Amino acid sequence: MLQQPGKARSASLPKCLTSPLRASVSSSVKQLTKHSAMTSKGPEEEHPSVTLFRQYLRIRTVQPKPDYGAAVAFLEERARQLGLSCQKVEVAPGYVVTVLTWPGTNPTLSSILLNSHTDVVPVFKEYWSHDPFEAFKDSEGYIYARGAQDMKCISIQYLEAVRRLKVEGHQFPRTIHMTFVPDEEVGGHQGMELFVQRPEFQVLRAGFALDEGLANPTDAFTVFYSERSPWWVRITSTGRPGHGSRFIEDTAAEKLHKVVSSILAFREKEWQRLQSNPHLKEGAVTSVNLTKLEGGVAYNVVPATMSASFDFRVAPDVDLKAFEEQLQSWCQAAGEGVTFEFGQKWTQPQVTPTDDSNPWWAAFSGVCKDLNLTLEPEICPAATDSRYLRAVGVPALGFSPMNRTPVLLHDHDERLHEAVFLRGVDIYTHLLPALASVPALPSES
Ligand code: MET
Ligand SMILES: [Zn+2]
Ligand SMILES: [Zn+2]
Repeated sequence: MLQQPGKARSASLPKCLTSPLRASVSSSVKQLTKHSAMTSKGPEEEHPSVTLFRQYLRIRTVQPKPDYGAAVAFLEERARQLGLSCQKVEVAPGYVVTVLTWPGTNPTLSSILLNSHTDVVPVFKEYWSHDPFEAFKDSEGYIYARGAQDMKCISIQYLEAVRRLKVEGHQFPRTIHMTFVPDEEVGGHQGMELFVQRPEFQVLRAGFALDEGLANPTDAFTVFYSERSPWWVRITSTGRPGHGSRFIEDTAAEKLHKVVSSILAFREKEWQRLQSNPHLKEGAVTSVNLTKLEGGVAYNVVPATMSASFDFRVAPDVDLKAFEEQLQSWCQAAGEGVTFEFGQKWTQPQVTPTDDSNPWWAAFSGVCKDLNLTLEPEICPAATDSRYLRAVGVPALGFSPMNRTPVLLHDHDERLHEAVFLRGVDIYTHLLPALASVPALPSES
């Protein structure tokens, strides 16, 4: 039995949604009702884009052993359905970058690159209200799944926006490439980092890229124009071993404690700087967390070696040479035999201009203005594959069109409301025509 158009659906919308959003969902419900009546297929009432999103969420591309094969097969099928070419670039054994291409009418112009990563971070299943790989949708319309925000939503939103624009018969001057990359969640070393160095990437002639951002709990949308540099630092301290009952001097633990204290004091200073200045956003200061402590063999044996690992996220305006010297001096001040090594060290932070001197920004922000979306341009506190794109000269913006949504990426019960997801498809449906129609840049004429 079909329900009356819009009735049950709008009753289940979250109260926080604005009326335009309610109106847009209610209109998609009307289309849906028509669709269901015509085909009698699929879960009744669900928008087909939501169904596709939930299918993609069920693919277990979870670190540390993602099922990339299933994701690539899913994307190849999307390419077939959309009539797009699909190129698979194996950047390392088993690590495939999938590129779906919608050619533009003017091949002399650079292209638009819509990037998303296919992997997701692990879960603590016992803390979830629903199986994180079932893509359960509750009665209010919230879809629970790992990747619901980070960032399988974006992959499907790109695909669905392109589908809608193609169905409507549009063509744009610039080519649109959708890249689906592996390995982002563990640093992108077997993904985007290698891909940008490949001839297949050069051939794409990317002029501008969109990549992931973060949800925003307010009415506004966050957009990232730069990001902090991840520096993963492991400090190793060596010292005198011996019996656990004795007052041994110069132990590994004592020296490690000193370094840990120096670094946590620095953390406190940055935290206070952020707290005391309302104009500073999180991405503008340097953060650090102690994420691992290793060492020791027994209660009564003083170990000769201990180590502490830190996840630093260095603000883009920091002098990186001076910062490394600071690390060095904290280690030296702790005593002999304290060294550090990097697990990750990004040294090429770049900023994508957010003024009208940048025609990409003008097109992007112009559409948001037309749609009445409030943008909050910020520096991304975390790292994304945008850093590899910006470093090879491709201006990039980090944008996940999720407002009125708590930031739940990497968290338990990661979820997204279907209405917010569908609104995101709408937003890309407006953004893509503008970006793919940016007139020839001075460098392109
Ligand atoms: C630093 S590697 C990137 C992994 C993840 N995106 C993060 O920011 O932690
Ligand atoms: Zn991500
Ligand atoms: Zn992530």
